[in-house]
Parts: sequence; C-alpha cells; structure tokens
Amino acid sequence: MGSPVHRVSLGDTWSRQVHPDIDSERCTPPFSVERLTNILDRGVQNTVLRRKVESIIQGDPVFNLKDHYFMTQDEQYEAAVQKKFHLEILARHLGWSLDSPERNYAERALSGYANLNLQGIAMNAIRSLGSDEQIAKWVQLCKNFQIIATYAQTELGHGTNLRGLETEATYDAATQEFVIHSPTMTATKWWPGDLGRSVTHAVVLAQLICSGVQHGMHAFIVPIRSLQDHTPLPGITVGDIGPKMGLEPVDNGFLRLNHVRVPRENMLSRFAEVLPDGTYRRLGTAQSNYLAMLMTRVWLLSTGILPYLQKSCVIAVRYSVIRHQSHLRPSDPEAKILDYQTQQQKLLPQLAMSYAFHFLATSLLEFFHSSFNAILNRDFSLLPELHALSSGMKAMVSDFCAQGTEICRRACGGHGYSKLSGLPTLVTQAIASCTYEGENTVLYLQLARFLMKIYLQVQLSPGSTPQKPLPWSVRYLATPGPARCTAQTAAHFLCPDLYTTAWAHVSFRLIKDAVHHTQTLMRSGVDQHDAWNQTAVIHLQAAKAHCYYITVRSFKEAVEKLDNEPAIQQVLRCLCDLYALHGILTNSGDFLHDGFLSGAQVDMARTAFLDLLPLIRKDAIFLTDAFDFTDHCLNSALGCYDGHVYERLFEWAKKSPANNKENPAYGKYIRPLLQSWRPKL
Ligand SMILES: CCCCCCC/C=C/C(=O)SCCNC(=O)CCNC(=O)[C@H](O)C(C)(C)COP(=O)(O)OP(=O)(O)OC[C@H]1O[C@@H](n2cnc3c(N)ncnc32)[C@H](O)[C@@H]1OP(=O)(O)O
Ligand SMILES: Cc1cc2nc3c(=O)[nH]c(=O)nc-3n(C[C@H](O)[C@H](O)[C@H](O)COP(=O)(O)OP(=O)(O)OC[C@H]3O[C@@H](n4cnc5c(N)ncnc54)[C@H](O)[C@@H]3O)c2cc1C
Repeated sequence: MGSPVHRVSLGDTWSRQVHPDIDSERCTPPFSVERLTNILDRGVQNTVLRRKVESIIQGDPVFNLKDHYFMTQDEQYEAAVQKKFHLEILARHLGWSLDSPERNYAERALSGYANLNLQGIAMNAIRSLGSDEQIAKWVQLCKNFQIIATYAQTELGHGTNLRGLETEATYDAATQEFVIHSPTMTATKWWPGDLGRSVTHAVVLAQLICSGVQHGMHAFIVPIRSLQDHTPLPGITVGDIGPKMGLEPVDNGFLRLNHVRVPRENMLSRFAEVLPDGTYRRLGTAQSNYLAMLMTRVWLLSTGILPYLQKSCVIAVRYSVIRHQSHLRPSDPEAKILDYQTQQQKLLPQLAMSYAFHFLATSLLEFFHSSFNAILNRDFSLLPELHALSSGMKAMVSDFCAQGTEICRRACGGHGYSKLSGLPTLVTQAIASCTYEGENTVLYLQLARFLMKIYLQVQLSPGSTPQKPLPWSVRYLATPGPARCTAQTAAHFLCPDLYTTAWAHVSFRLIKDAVHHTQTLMRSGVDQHDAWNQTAVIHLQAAKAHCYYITVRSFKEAVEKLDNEPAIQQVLRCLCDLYALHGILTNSGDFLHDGFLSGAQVDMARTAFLDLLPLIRKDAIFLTDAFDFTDHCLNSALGCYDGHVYERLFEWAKKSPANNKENPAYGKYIRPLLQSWRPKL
C-alpha cells in the first residue's frame, strides 16, 4: 500500500517514477492531503476501508478496464454485466452485503463500467413504496440477485407528466389480480435502464383502475422474463431502444404489456392498497408514490452525479501541469498551461464546485435520513421541503456537472477530444443526469413553486411570529438583509458572511419579483395557470439563485466546522470564496439590478476572485489528489497520478484494433482510387 504512486497506479513500467512536472507540484503540501481525504470520506476508518476495497478491485483481472475504449457497444454491454456478475460473486465470498460500505466503495471504483444499476433504484422504489412484508420479500430477492429488476416509469409519450402515463393496471376482483396493459403505442415504457436485455422484473408505474375509477400512478412488480431461460413472458414485448449519445454499456429498453396479470400482492402498498373486493384505500397523499424518485435523486447526487465532475477536475488539472504550451515571457521555457490565468479561471471554479457539491450532497443526505422514517410512517410534514430541495439540488448539481465536465474536456485541448482522456465519457454521463430522474427545468420549477408558497406565507403575516417555524432552507425569506452590500475593498469580498448575505439578498429579490410578476398578471385577469407559465422563466431564475445560496451556505457552514484543522480550513475557505464569487461574477446582472452591488463593487469582487486563482492554483494538485481516485477508476491517459501523459496516450493508441489488422478499405477503395489515374501518369 505504501506510497500513493503504488496505491493508485496502473502498474505500467513508467509509473514507477512520477513525472517531474507533477512531482514538483507535490513538493511542499501546505496541509495534509491525507486528512482532507479522510474528511471527504467522513472518517479515517472509511478511507482505510475504501482503499482496501479498491485494491481488491484493482488487483482483479476481470475488473481491468484497459480495452474498454476499443470495445464495440455489444462488447461493452457484456463486459459491464460480467463485472457486475463478478462483483456479486466476490461480494458473497467476502461477505459484502448489498448496502454495505464495502459494496458502495466497489461500485464507486467501477462507476460507469458495471451494469445492473437499476437494481438499486428498483430497491429504492420497493423500500419507499412497499409495505413491510413487501420490502422483506422483494428487497431480499433483489439483494440476492434471485431476480434482476428495473424501474419502469417513463413512456414513449410521457416522462415528466406522470399524470399523463397511459399504462393501465385494472383490478380484477374475480381473480384478485391486476391486469397490466399498454393501451396505445405511446404507453410503451421507454428508457428504463437494464430493461433492454437484462432484467427479469420491473417495477412498473401504471394508472390504477378499480371498479372503473382511476386512482393515479401506482407501482406494480411485474415479471418480464422467465427465470428459467430469460425469454420474455407471455404478453411481454421487450427490447433495447438503440444507440444513444453515451452510456454505451447500458441496455436502456422498451416494454409493451399486453394484459399481463400479476397478483394483488404485487402492488406496492405502503401508501395505498386495494382490498380483495376492489375497495381502494389511500393511506398517503396523491404524490406519495413519487417518493421513490425523491429517494433516488438524493442518492444519485453523491454516488452517481458528482463524481463525474470530480474525476474531470482530477484529469484536467493533472494534465494542465504536464502540458506545456507557449511562453509566459518570450525568454522563458514553455509554460505549464495551468499557469495561464485563463486556464485557472476555467478549471479552478470547477474544482471549487466539486467541493461545494460534496458538502451540499452530504447535508442533503443527512436531511433525507433524518426525515425518511417519519415519511414512511406517514408523517409528511417535512416532505414539501425535502421534495423542493432535492429537486432543486439535483437540477443544479447535474447542470453544473454537465457544464463543468465539458469545460474540463475543452481545457485539455485536442487530447480532451480523445476518448482515451476519459473526458468524453464523463461528459456524456453527466449530460444524461440532466434528464434522468426528472428533467432539470421541470425540477427547478417544482422548487420555484415551493418558494412562491413560502414567500406568500411570509407576506401574509409580516413581522409576526409564524405558528410553526419556516423550513430551515427558506428561513431567510422571513428576515430580509441589508439593501446594499457594505464591501469597500476587494478583501471585504473574502468574507463568508458577506457573500452568503449577498446570495440571500439576490435569491430573496428574485423570488419576490417572480411572485409579484405572477400576481400582477393574475390581478389583471390572467388565469392562475397562464400567469404561472408566463412567469416561469423568472421563477426558474429565482429557483437557481436559491440553489446557489443554499450551496454557498452549506459550504460556508462545513468550513466553519473545521476549526480543529486550520490548514485545511484555510484552503477550503479559499475554495468557498472562489465558488461564491464565481457565481456572483457570472450572474453580476442580478446583483447590480437593484443596486445591491455597485459597478465598483463588482470590480472589487472580480479582483478578489482573480487574486484567489494563483493561491488555489498552487494547491490544485493536492486538492485533486485528495479525491483519491485510483488511476484504474479514472481510466484516463491524461489524468494518471504519475503524469506520464504522452507515453500513456501513445501506448493506448497503439492498442487500437485499427492498428492491429489489415485495412479493409485499402484493397476495396484506396488502392483502386490511387490506381485509377495510373494510365494517365
Ligand atoms: C449510476 C448511474 C445510474 C443512472 C440511473 C438512471 C436511472 C433513471 C431513472 C429515471 O429517470 S426514473 C424516471 C424519473 N422521472 C421523473 O423524475 C419524472 C419527473 N416528474 C415528476 O416528478 C412529476 O410529474 C412532477 C414534475 C413533480 C409533476 O407531478 P404532478 O403534476 O403530479 O405534480 P404537481 O401538480 O406539479 O404537484 C402537486 C403537489 O405535489 C408535490 N410533489 C410533486 N412531486 C412530489 C414528490 N416527489 N414528493 C413530494 N411532493 C411532491 C408538489 O410540490 C405539489 O405540492 P403543492 O404545491 O400542491 O403543495
Ligand atoms: C440515460 C437515461 C436513462 C433513463 N433511465 C430511466 C429509467 O431507468 N426509468 C425510467 O422510467 N425512465 C428513465 N429515463 C427517462 C427520464 O426519466 C425522462 O426522460 C425524464 O424524466 C424526462 O422526461 P421526458 O423525456 O418526457 O422529457 P419531456 O418532459 O418531454 O421534456 C422535454 C422538454 O419539455 C420541457 N417540459 C416538460 N414538461 C414541462 C413543464 N411542465 N413545464 C415546463 N417545461 C416542461 C422540459 O423542460 C424539456 O425541455 C431515462 C432517461 C435517460 C436519458
């Protein structure tokens, strides 16, 4: 385990020595990188365990990723299922249960390279929507991989609008079964992961119909393929939806159901049940069956989405200290591209964001854990805030991760366009997350609706103490701060209270403006729904500002808690400053609009921002090392710990099948083309 090189490296011969250009970056750490890794892992013992798991994964030839970039889609699919299969066998052997930390660390190490991930999402659905007996039965079957399941909600015709789903589940009291049916072409389930070729079961979301009455979307466990020979069961038409922008290993699928019968017990019934005679009993709210999505959104933030940005930062920052291009001064040797201010301005905000979102995802997860049991026990008091916050945060994190991965990719110039850099895969993975688990605009608007309600609630009783306290995330709406920013120098902008207040101010103002626009329209006679649609863009802007404010606040609070780690606190403080100021500068119009900031103050904020860049630049390699991704997991010719970019690119390119077989186009086309003019020469 010894040195970091040994732990993370791919074991190539040149890996034994670290490239001097990256070695020199690691000379004098101003803080303990190891301690920072422990903080990110939430404890030393977690770091130790994670590394133990990673070394097992890295040492196992089945988990080797070396040929991944040269595989066909079919080969990638097979390799990804093989990895999951092998992980499962290994986990049984080593006693890693499905929810164990070991298992989570193994999934992190293999992220994007192992399939059957929808099993986890289907289990989320069963755990959140199933009765205790259903959880005991189905979760156990999933955990043992006695069945393989997916979450089948989206249809050809409807994804966002769940009330528009067309798949029907009609109760037949005579047989005590549900008849699950796709009545139209547009009712075909479309997109569910692992559905195309792999799963045996699906949690199918369908409109429940009892005695001719529709009761909205409910979840049903439906067998799809035979457990004996994997052929589709009677009434099932299932297949793969074809090539996509990315996510090549995943078999996203379609599913048509032709009057498929499942027993009454297969309807997940924590929040609603159908009695044998067909009586429908609602036990929750109309939106209770949306809980599975909420759970998955929170879960995906840290496990699924954020790592794309973190890995991209590691790759791009490491590459940027190896890559030399042009001269800072004519007499100097070629500069490391990370020494250019513009390169720092591209990459360092992404790095700051990676940390900001880590602390955000952690606090959201804590909020989720503290409220989930109450919700399962049908105490819905915290649900509106949890839904609003998780919707907004999923939208913001995936939006910024998608932008950030692409910024990192472009910051690597031509080599960033090579798949061997690892970056194109990270970009397409991050882009997909802007759509799945709720399209981002739609999710921001869910948050906006909540913010409008809270704002109106506060306005109804200005100054008076509300009967119950406002949810913590929106408490600032009851106490507007100063109308003008007090900063008089650039240094004043390096004050967490100052910029958090600035973000609170802008968010508050945008929410207020959005609500006032809606109300003005309504007062002029525009109906409520039209008024909402005609102001949705303004509400969207308000929701985004609120998300930014929450992220700044959670980052600030996380840094404040690190009093016993002054060196780490200092560097994270700089990142927090950078994150907040980057947001202010990219949205400066919102801060100037009502004079909260003056033009001169924006200049001061920019000076503070620019002054932070070289400070963070000198620690950039440490800050990316602290994420502690192994080279195996990064799978990037540009981003390895040892910095041997060019050797690795060349070695990997040589492995391309194109370089190792006869050129089929030569005999057929190139030679005839070259020779077609010969008689005239
Ligand atoms: C490692 C990589 C793995 C990758 C795996 C990827 C797997 C991907 C899986 C999927 O994509 S699964 C499919 C996900 N689909 C969605 O997320 C659909 C998004 N749509 C919705 O969530 C809803 O349709 C909607 C946008 C919330 C609208 O629903 P509806 O029209 O019924 O509600 P509204 O009228 O807007 O709101 C009514 C009321 O209900 C509240 N509410 C809405 N959703 C929830 C919720 N989840 N929990 C709690 N409450 C909710 C909403 O705030 C309104 O409240 P009030 O304002 O009336 O108080
Ligand atoms: C890679 C990937 C994996 C997926 N995996 C699964 C899975 O496992 N299971 C599953 O069930 N589904 C899955 N999905 C489907 C996914 O959840 C949906 O695509 C997503 O919820 C968006 O729905 P949609 O495609 O209907 O988009 P649409 O809702 O049609 O969105 C199209 C546009 O319309 C806008 N729009 C829609 N409604 C509104 C509104 N009310 N107000 C304003 N604008 C609106 C959107 O903002 C967007 O710009 C997956 C999708 C992808 C891409």
